[in-house]
Amino acid sequence: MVSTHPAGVQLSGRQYLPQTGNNNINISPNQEILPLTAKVNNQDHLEIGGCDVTTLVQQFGSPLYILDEETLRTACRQYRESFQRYYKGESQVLYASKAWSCLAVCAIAASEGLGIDVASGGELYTALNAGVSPDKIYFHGNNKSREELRYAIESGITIMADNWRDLQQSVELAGAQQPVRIMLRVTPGIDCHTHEYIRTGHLDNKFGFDPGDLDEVFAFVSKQQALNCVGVHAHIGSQIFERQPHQDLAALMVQWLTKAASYGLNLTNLNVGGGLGVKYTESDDPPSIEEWVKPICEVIQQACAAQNLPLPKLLCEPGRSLIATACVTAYTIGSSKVIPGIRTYIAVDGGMSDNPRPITYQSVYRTVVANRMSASLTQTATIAGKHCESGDILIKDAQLPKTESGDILVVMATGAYNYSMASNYNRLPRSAAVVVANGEANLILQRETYQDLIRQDCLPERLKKNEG
Ligand SMILES: Cc1ncc(COP(=O)(O)O)c(C=O)c1O
Ligand SMILES: N[C@@H](CCCC[NH3+])C(=O)O
Repeated sequence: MVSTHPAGVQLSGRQYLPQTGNNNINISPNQEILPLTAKVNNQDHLEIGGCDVTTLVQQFGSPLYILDEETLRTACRQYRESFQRYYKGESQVLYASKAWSCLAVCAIAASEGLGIDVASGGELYTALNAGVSPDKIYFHGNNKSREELRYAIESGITIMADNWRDLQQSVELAGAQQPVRIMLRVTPGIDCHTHEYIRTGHLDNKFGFDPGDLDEVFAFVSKQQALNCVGVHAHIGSQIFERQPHQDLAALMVQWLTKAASYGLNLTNLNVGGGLGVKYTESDDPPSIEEWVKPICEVIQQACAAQNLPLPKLLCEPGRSLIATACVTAYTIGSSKVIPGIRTYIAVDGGMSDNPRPITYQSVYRTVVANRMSASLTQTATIAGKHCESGDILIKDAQLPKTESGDILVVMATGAYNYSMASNYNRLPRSAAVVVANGEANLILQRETYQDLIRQDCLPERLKKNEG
């Protein structure tokens, strides 16, 4: 049976069904819970990128992150093409690699023309090893170590100066020949509606310069031969559905360019950060990528015209909206526990170690049982992980068909801040990941082994005889 239901529809009493047959390319991937290539095949199994999810689990093990290349590439292209369509100046989209940093993901983003935003020496190392050109890498962080800064400067990437210490250390570490290319991160004092842990635009925040410091910062930077300050940056938070805060931000940032000019600084780059939200559940209604990009471009063009400024190179750095819905996590169902009149728990073979978002931000996810896609929903059950922690719950009160041990349960929209925030809690080996496209699946992250888990352990000689 092949499903013919339109995208995003969950018919009452049925599992969430992927769309088939539409022209997926026009759908903004952040507005779909499943990857764009998701289908139900003639075995009634979920298929992604032309690969049967249950077969992938047999082949690569469980739990398994399954990344759909076409969805990721489509999102990259929609960002890039929207800027080309609506912005008359130059533009550059950066992938915020904190969402999922690994060689394959950086390589895909780079092959679509994106640059990379890195937030640590480790993310920088990953981007460089993926072959990303240093002139397209931007280094963030509110507490960069001296070693990280030296590595970044020697690699020739752009430093996003977050504070005075970054500026001072960049001056100290600058080589004799070339000034360090920097941009200034400023906290704009713009609030938005999202979880308090992932808001960054309000003033009481650990990131960036206070706007009240700008005169002093511009005065300092304009006198430093060792620094080549090319622009300003701001990021107001993540998983944002409103468009107004980013438009307010864009207008405000143009004023910063005008202020910089009064210090003789010709800032030619303006980076509005990331933050566009994605659809995790049916009630989530984020704007499309194009709907997010267009008004930002318009506001900047109008503000620059009004202030008689040349158009800056416009940058943005989305993470979640590029990759969240391109990936699902497939788990295998194990035990279950029925507490009559209270709750049924169904346990899977992963949990808070591969997806810490529910326990950290109370994030809500949707699920399907991948090996019986057309079955009717007959039970409400809570999907628990396997960790020694009562809060290790992936989904509370999920609607499911009848399930049994061995069924493949897929949690959707797990591409952003899942693998990148994964841990080895309870010494669970980190899960494998595959990228799928046109019926082919390739490993992009190997499953960790028990040997990997003790690789960095040291057992001092005097502790080796541990009999009492
Ligand atoms: C500085 C910076 N840029 C970009 C991002 C990416 O944000 P998002 O994944 O919401 O697009 C983040 C994360 O919130 C960030 O802190
Ligand atoms: N880790 C957060 C997003 C943080 C964004 C980085 N500044 C999440 O999972 O939603």
